[in-house]
Amino acid sequence: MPDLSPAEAAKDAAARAAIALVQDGMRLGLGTGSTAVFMVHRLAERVRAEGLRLRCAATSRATCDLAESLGLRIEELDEIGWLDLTIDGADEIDPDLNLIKGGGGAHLREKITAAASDRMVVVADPTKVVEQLGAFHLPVEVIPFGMQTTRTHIQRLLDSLELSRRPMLLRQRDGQLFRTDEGNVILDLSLEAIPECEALAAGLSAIPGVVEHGLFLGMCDLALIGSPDGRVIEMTAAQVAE
Ligand SMILES: O=C[C@H](O)[C@H](O)[C@H](O)COP(=O)(O)O
Repeated sequence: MPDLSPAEAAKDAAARAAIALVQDGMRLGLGTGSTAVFMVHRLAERVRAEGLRLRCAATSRATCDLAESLGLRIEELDEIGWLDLTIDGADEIDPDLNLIKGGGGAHLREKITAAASDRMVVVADPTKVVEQLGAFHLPVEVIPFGMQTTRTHIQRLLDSLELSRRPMLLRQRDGQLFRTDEGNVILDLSLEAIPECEALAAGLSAIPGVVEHGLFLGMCDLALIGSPDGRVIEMTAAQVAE
C-alpha cells in the first residue's frame, strides 16, 4: 500500500486483522465503506498469494465493483445461500457491540448480509468506539412513495420516546437526492444520544415506508479496532481485551 495517513493506517490494521480470520473454503460477506475498502484490498492480496478458494457476496455495488476490479469473484447472496463470516465497517460501536451503520447508505444490504452470516466482524478505527450510540446521525432508508407521511410517523415516534426534535435530513450527495442501491432515499436522524436502542429500533421497523434503519443490535460478534501504529484491539460484547 502507498503511504497511509494515521487514520488510514488504523483502518488498514483492523482490515488486516479481520482478513487473518479468513480460511480456505469460507463463504464471505464483504462490507461497504472506507474501512471495508482496505479489507477488500487485503482479502484480494491473500487470495492472490495463497490461492484461497472463497465464495464472496458484496453489500453494495461499490464493494462489488472494487472486489471485481481486484480479481475477486462476487456472487449474489442468494446464490451462496448462507455465509460463514461478514466483515464490515461501522459508524459507531458501543460497549455491547451494538452499532450504527449506514453512513454510506448501504445498511440495508449490509444488515441482510450480516443476518445471513454465522459471524459478523466489524473493522474500525478508534474514533468509532463510543459509550452510547447516537452522536452519529441515524440513517433510515425509506421508500420514496409517501415519504412525507413516513417522516411524520418517524417524528411522532421520536417524540414519544422523548428523543431529539432536531430536524431529520433527507440525504443529499453532490447536490442531488441520494438514492440507495435499492433506489430508496435516506432520512438522517440527529438524535445526539439513543438511551433505548431497542425501543427505537422496534418503533422504526413498525412504520410503513421504513425499509431499514442503521441500528445493528446484537448482530456483531467481534470488533477489531486498529491503531495508526498497527496494533489492534479486539472488542467482544461488554468486554475489551488487547
Ligand atoms: O453505509 C455504509 C456502511 O454502513 C459503512 O460500513 C459505515 O458507514 C462505515 O464506513 P467507514 O468505514 O467509511 O467509516
